[in-house]
Amino acid sequence: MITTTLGQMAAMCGGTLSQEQHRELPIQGVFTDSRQIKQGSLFVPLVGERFDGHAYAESVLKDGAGATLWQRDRGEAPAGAVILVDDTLAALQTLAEAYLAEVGCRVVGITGSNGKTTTKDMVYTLLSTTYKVHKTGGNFNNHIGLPLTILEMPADTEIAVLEMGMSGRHEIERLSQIARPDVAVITNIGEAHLLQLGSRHEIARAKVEIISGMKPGGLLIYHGDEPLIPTVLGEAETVKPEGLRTFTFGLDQSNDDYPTGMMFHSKGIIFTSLLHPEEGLDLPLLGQHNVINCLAALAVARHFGITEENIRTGLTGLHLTGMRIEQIVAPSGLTILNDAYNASPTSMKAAIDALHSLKGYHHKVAVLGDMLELGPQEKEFHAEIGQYAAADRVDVLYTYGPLSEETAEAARKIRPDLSVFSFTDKAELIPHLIKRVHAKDVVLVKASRGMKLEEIVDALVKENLQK
Ligand SMILES: CC(=O)N[C@H]1[C@@H](OP(=O)(O)OP(=O)(O)OC[C@H]2O[C@@H](n3ccc(=O)[nH]c3=O)[C@H](O)[C@@H]2O)O[C@H](CO)[C@@H](O)[C@@H]1O[C@H](C)C(=O)N[C@@H](C)C(=O)N[C@H](CCC(=O)N[C@@H](CCC[C@@H](N)C(=O)O)C(=O)O)C(=O)O
Ligand SMILES: Nc1ncnc2c1ncn2[C@@H]1O[C@H](COP(=O)(O)OP(=O)(O)OP(=O)(O)O)[C@@H](O)[C@H]1O
Ligand SMILES: C[C@@H](N)C(=O)N[C@H](C)C(=O)O
Repeated sequence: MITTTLGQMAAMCGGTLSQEQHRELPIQGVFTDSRQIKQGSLFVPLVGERFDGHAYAESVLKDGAGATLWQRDRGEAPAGAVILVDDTLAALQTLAEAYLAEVGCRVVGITGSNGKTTTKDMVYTLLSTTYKVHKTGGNFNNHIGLPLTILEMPADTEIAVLEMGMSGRHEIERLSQIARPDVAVITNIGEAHLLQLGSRHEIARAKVEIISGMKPGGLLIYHGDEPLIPTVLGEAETVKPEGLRTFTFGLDQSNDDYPTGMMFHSKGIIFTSLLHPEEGLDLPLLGQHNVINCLAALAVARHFGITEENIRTGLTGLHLTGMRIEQIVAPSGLTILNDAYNASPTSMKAAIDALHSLKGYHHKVAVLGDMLELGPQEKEFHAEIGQYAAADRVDVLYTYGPLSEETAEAARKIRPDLSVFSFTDKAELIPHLIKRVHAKDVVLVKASRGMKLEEIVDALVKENLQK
């Protein structure tokens, strides 16, 4: 993590010391939450929706923080080690930019509607076989999370793998300018945050912003099955860095790399591809979508010269961030696919396909909750998922949430024989589900983050079921 003097930090973030006597004060690290004070670190008070961090600046100094930023329009700064700035968020981002330039590592930026975190974890695992790699923790992928990730980076980092998220235009543009990627990945264009962007074309424009800060001669690796990406790349307003190279991956054989064989097994998928035709690569993850994510990660790995042997070794040690089609076997023997982190139509269909690909279970049960932020077509999207699930892909369907009533209704319409149960109260859904499932069943649980379906996963794990 960043370790320097307060005077240096002031210069790096464009601020000025309130008192010269603190210039040589050693500072290690940065934090933004007084509820998680880091001793000897710089506190960055951010103005948020519920709180103004400036209210805590004086107390954190008393409680061991090394120093604090202070936004000039917030009244009189506290006494002590203070850097005065015009905008604390902008200063945080500028500080991160300066530290990244000082470390001088290479940067992989990853964006897309679905699969950023998954692909980031895959890229990290493969590159770590050979390099000292730093990656985004969890889902810290926005205008605050990305700078914090950079500032946490060890000074001897060789490659930084940074996830870039957005829910509006020009957010990824800013992140790309901070991170200056050498390599950028666009995993796919789905429907996430359609409410804010208005169309998939606008989502594609937002994702292609990742090239705006790329270094000259950089490599863009993108999902070639998605026509909107080359369309946006060809648009007049899309400014491309000098010497930009591109590489495509996907199912279609027009891509630079695509799967040439896939064998699904209970814990993952063994696959070959055009560029990896030797004996199959064993991906310890469920879902064809994860093979596609892996093709992107393999392209990054090859770019940095990771050997085939290290790729194989790396994949065996792959661990994903939780709640991404995470396979759990409960003490009762019940298998649960915990895909409860988030949901949009593309990822919902991918999860249903993953459930459908499994063999050897008594019943395939899907517990599907509302998909949020989809805009005016949200009901149609939920009905589409009901039709998709009911078309011979699941044996039992539970839905949770008001929008998911559309999912249930659409499923019943095309499959009157299918067992479909819809709820708007988890306290009613959970006992009904527990009574219904059998230890030899497999249950998929998926919805948007706001539905908190991990509560259903937790209940299923705890319960002793009928054998
Ligand atoms: C600003 C901030 O960091 N807020 C965090 C804070 O929220 P809280 O509601 O408590 O406070 P405020 O935001 O109002 O507070 C302002 C600051 O004051 C600090 N503070 C508050 C109280 C106190 O007693 N002492 C204090 O010092 C406070 O820390 C603030 O700095 O706490 C929450 C609980 O820990 C945090 O969740 C909240 O963090 C917000 C959500 C945040 O953005 N955190 C980033 C580090 C981050 O990357 N979080 C990711 C989620 C990113 C995400 O959603 N990405 C989207 C795409 C990007 C969308 C973009 N437009 C956006 O708006 O984010 C995606 O789809 O992936 C994560 O947590 O996973
Ligand atoms: N290529 C893909 N196509 C469709 N769905 C995918 C793909 N990759 C991952 N998913 C699914 O999307 C969901 C989110 O996965 P992940 O967290 O990796 O994506 P993300 O882009 O980081 O999400 P977020 O925008 O919240 O950061 C999970 O349900 C996962 O199974
Ligand atoms: C939580 C955020 N990363 C996200 O994915 N939001 C959408 C709406 C979801 O939770 O599905």
